[in-house]
This record gives sequence, C-alpha cells and structure tokens, in this order.
Amino acid sequence: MWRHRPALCFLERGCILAASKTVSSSQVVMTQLVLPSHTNSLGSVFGGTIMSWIDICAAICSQRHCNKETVTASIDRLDFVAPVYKGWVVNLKASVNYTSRTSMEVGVRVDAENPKTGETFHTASAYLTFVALGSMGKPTEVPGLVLESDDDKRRFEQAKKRREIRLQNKTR
Ligand SMILES: CCCCCCCCCCCCCCCC(=O)SCCNC(=O)CCNC(=O)[C@H](O)C(C)(C)COP(=O)(O)OP(=O)(O)OC[C@H]1O[C@@H](n2cnc3c(N)ncnc32)[C@H](O)[C@@H]1OP(=O)(O)O
Repeated sequence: MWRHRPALCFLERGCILAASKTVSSSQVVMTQLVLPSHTNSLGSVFGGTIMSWIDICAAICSQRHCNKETVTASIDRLDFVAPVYKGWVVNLKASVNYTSRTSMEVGVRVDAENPKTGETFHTASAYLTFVALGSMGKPTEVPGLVLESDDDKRRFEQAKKRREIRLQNKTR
C-alpha cells in the first residue's frame, strides 16, 4: 500500500517517535442526553457530571492516539460558561493538541444544544494531560503528531506553552 509522507511531524527535543499520527485520526465526538439523575436542585447539570464526561471523552481520544492504556495525569482549569438543563443534549469534542515523550495534551470543547429551539452554545472547555502506560504499568512513549491544518499547528504551539507552565506549577 502506498503511503504519502506526513506533511509535518513536530517532535520534542529531537526524539524520533515511531509512526506519528494525524490529529483527526484520534478525534472523538461524544453526545450525552441530560437525564434527571444528572441534574441538581436548580435543574441544571452537576459540574462533576460534565467533568466526568470530559474525562471519558478525552481518555478515549488519548487511547485512540497511542493504542495503549492511558491515565489522567492532570486537568487544567475548567470554567463552566453557561448552565445546561434537563432534556438538553451535550456534545463533547476531544482532540490531541500536543504530544511529548510519554504524555499527551487533549483539549475538549463542550457545547450544549436546546432540542426545542435547536440553539447550540459553548458551555465548557478543558485541557487534560494523559500518560500512556506500557505493559509494566510504567509511562511509555507515544506517537508524535502530524499537524495538517493551521488549527492543528496553532493548538500545538499553545499547548506547548501550557505544558511548560503546568510542569512549573506541578505540586510534586
Ligand atoms: C488500548 C486501547 C483501548 C481503547 C478503549 C477505550 C476505552 C476508554 C475507556 C475510558 C477509560 C477511562 C480512563 C480514565 C482515566 C482515568 O481516570 S485514570 C485514573 C486517574 N489517574 C491516575 O490514577 C493517575 C495516577 N498517577 C500516576 O499513575 C502517575 O503519577 C503518572 C501520571 C503515570 C506519572 O507517573 P510518573 O512516575 O510521575 O512519571 P514521570 O516519568 O515522572 O512522567 C511521565 C510523564 O507524565 C507527565 N506528568 C507527570 N505528572 C504530570 C502532571 N501532574 N501534569 C502533567 N503531566 C504530568 C510528565 O511530564 C511526563 O511526560 P513526558 O515528558 O514523558 O511526555
């Protein structure tokens, strides 16, 4: 089978990582219906429920990128921009923004949809770091990223800066 060479491979510290993959090859789109059990006494979704959906959506994305088990190492600041109510639909989209040796930053955008009006709006966004685990349960190398679009390149550069800040602020 003929394969064209990746347009661009961004690798950190000159490390050659095997079989770089495109951002689009691991993107995840996940849809949830807000049930009564997801809501608080105000009728809006618990923040923790949305956090759980974000974690699962991002975990699937990270595992799809590296075809290994991954664990959540950290979740950056998460702002809830607008409430989401019972009966509404929540759409989550996850993409790998950045990879380094054993870790990946995954960005998740959460949009809510009011099924009665068809109106959709941004409700939350988050950046999560996942670490791939090898057979001994230790961190193991992940494939690099092939950056195809201008958005891929912009997100990669922004994620690189966030990683530096994140590691400076790490508690241990
Ligand atoms: C096979 C396909 C199946 C597909 C099927 C799909 C099904 C999909 C099901 C969903 C499945 C749900 C999965 C949910 C995911 C959890 O809920 S996991 C549970 C919550 N998380 C945990 O329990 C993690 C606990 N922490 C740990 O195990 C360790 O601290 C870690 C994260 C593995 C790191 O270990 P460590 O010894 O500190 O490793 P170290 O070598 O120092 O660092 C390794 C990398 O981690 C980075 N790192 C370490 N700490 C941090 C931090 N705080 N912040 C950022 N980066 C960090 C380092 O920078 C380094 O990155 P690189 O420079 O190598 O890229």
